[in-house]
Amino acid sequence: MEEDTIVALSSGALPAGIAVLRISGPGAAPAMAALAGGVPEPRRASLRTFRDASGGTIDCGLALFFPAPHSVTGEDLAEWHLHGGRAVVAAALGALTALPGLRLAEAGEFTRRAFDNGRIDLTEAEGLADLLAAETEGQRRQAVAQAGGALRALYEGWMRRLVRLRALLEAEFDFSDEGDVGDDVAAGVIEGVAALAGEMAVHLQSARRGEILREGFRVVIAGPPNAGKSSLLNALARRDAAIVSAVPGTTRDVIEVSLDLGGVPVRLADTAGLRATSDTVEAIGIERARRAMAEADLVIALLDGSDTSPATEATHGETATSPVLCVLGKADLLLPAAALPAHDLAVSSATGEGIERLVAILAARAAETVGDPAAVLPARLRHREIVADALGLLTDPALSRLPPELVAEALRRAGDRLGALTGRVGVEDLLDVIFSEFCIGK
Ligand SMILES: Nc1nc2c(ncn2[C@@H]2O[C@H](COP(=O)(O)OP(=O)(O)OP(=O)(O)O)[C@@H](O)[C@H]2O)c(=O)[nH]1
Ligand SMILES: [K+]
Ligand SMILES: [Mg+2]
Repeated sequence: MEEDTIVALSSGALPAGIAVLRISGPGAAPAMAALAGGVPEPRRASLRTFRDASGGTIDCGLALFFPAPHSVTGEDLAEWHLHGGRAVVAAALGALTALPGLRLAEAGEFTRRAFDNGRIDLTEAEGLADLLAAETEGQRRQAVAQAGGALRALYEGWMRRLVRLRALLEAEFDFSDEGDVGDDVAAGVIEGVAALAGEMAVHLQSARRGEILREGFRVVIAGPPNAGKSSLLNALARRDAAIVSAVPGTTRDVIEVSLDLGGVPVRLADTAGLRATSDTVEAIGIERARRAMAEADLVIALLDGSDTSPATEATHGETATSPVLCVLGKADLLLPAAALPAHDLAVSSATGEGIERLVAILAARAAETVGDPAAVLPARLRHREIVADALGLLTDPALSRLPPELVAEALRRAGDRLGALTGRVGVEDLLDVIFSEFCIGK
């Protein structure tokens, strides 16, 4: 346990109806005794007058006390619920930090202590950080599952299986005189390793879903100049995010807006019109457009419904790699049906026709790609890299030909690698990075 007792405002910006101060560490109970007239009964709210060292009243409010180890930090933890005025909070923090051993907390320090004291593991801490940052319903559901230990349970289950497989091997070579392990045991272990590796591979395959939930489903609007791409972005974003003009080649940079479509974050990008050009800057823009299209989860290939000449239609077939939705724009000026190329739907940014339908299609595609937001997905790059490392050790083709001692050693190394996921092994250098994601008071 830490020596210092930390203090912080854990609730939001002031002024507010109520401000919640938290005090964690060995000095929490003495601070209550000194400033709140005594330590309340554990886990019961108690109405108190909070006073400074000279006996002056700071405020009246509720006090709670959670004795170690059954608190969120694993230490003695006190909460003060005060009136949420700036001067009230400043006076309370001043009186608390004037006590010996008490100081203001750093960002994420309460959560760091919960981790240090074994109340949560690293994936749960990451889930908490995601929960605080969650902006869409899908993000919230993913984060609350992870904060509740969904990833921890999965990864710890894998580690237990590795330990069991190793124990099987080790028992064999400990008890056999000649040192040659029974073939049945070795085969059983290799089978067990293959089954585990299969599950890890499936988990990794779902990585893109977790990434989409965190970072957004990427939709790119592409098409010939003047098709109405920027107008469509503005219509979908319901604001003037991109410049619209009658001049072909207006958009150069990739312009991105964030949308929340049915709880899934969507990053919608407008790009430069695709055409052959001798303009250097426009050519750079077109290069960026092509890159954005290649990285997209979905490309909206937009054609001008009032002018679908073969020259413009040629750009329609450009997106070989990403899924494509073919959309005709300027539906208010639509050519006769006979002259129209194949398309999924027609929209008009000018009249709003078809826009709602397009939003519904985008939301459905995003939701379909993400699947169940509460599913156990590798949320971060860190998870994916570690699982991939461990998987590499377990799928080494040489494994089945190695002597059992070396197989056991490979299993041990894979288990150690997985230990970094929950924070058991070799993550010291990472902790500062992860806990600095939190705000002060969390
Ligand atoms: N009638 C009508 N005009 C539209 C519609 N959408 C765009 N326009 C017009 O078409 C012209 C080009 O629109 P933009 O949104 O700038 O087209 P763009 O595809 O972004 O063009 P570049 O960035 O130059 O490639 C502008 O004059 C718009 O006002 C629409 O739905 N109906
Ligand atoms: K334009
Ligand atoms: Mg544009």
